[in-house]
Amino acid sequence: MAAKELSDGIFEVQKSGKRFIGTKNAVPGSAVYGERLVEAEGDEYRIWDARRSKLAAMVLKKMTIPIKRDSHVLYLGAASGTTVSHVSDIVTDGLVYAVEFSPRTMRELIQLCDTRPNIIPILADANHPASYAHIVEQVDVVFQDVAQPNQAQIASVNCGQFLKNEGHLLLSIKARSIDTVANPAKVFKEEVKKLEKEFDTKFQIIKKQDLAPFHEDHLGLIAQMVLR
Ligand SMILES: C[S@@+](CC[C@H](N)C(=O)[O-])C[C@H]1O[C@@H](n2cnc3c(N)ncnc32)[C@H](O)[C@@H]1O
Repeated sequence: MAAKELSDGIFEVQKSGKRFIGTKNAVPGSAVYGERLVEAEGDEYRIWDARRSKLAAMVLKKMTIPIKRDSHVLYLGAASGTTVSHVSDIVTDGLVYAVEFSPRTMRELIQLCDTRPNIIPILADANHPASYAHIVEQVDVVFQDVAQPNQAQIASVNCGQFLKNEGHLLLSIKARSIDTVANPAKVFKEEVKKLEKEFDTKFQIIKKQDLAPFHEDHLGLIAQMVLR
């Protein structure tokens, strides 16, 4: 079995002639959400399911993920930590600030933090970044997966407050949360236009990719902050 590093901490693992993506398990022997653990060249990898993670879908859609080993990441819409746990594997010398507003899912996320000290759980509404400004420092990457009607605005205010100059935004845009009936392509175009022009925080779009078939009516977007 072989593992090839695609970008910092993200691996292509081959097993029984099949290829998977995965991250090196920071807590060997322990799965987080029932994912498969596989050994390759003396290390243990957690198989990363693109149907359960927009970030994994972005990797499989050949989007270059700008998260480095020492990145500080602000993750908005952490849920119980499925994807956060993989980001935690990647940022071995960094941190993940994981924001989630549902108390029920936050309880599961807090359990995950018992074994993964590089995750800082924050129970808060991502619409109000000032409410967690005393915890979060300037970050290299903002990742957002919140399924709200004002997704672009939430990304903009959080990047304006926490993202370093020239830092990266990784955004999953869910068309149906913005408009249930409009053509998703039209919704994506309008959201991207907002990010480029409408808010105080301005972005240069680096790559965008429809995340189907892993996630229908979702756009994955990578942008760099150029001005605030
Ligand atoms: C699609 S799920 C996220 C899945 C997660 N990113 C993963 O891959 O494991 C969206 C999450 O965002 C949370 N959420 C939605 N709006 C939010 C807000 N305004 N502030 C914080 N969390 C929010 C929801 O409670 C939900 O857990």
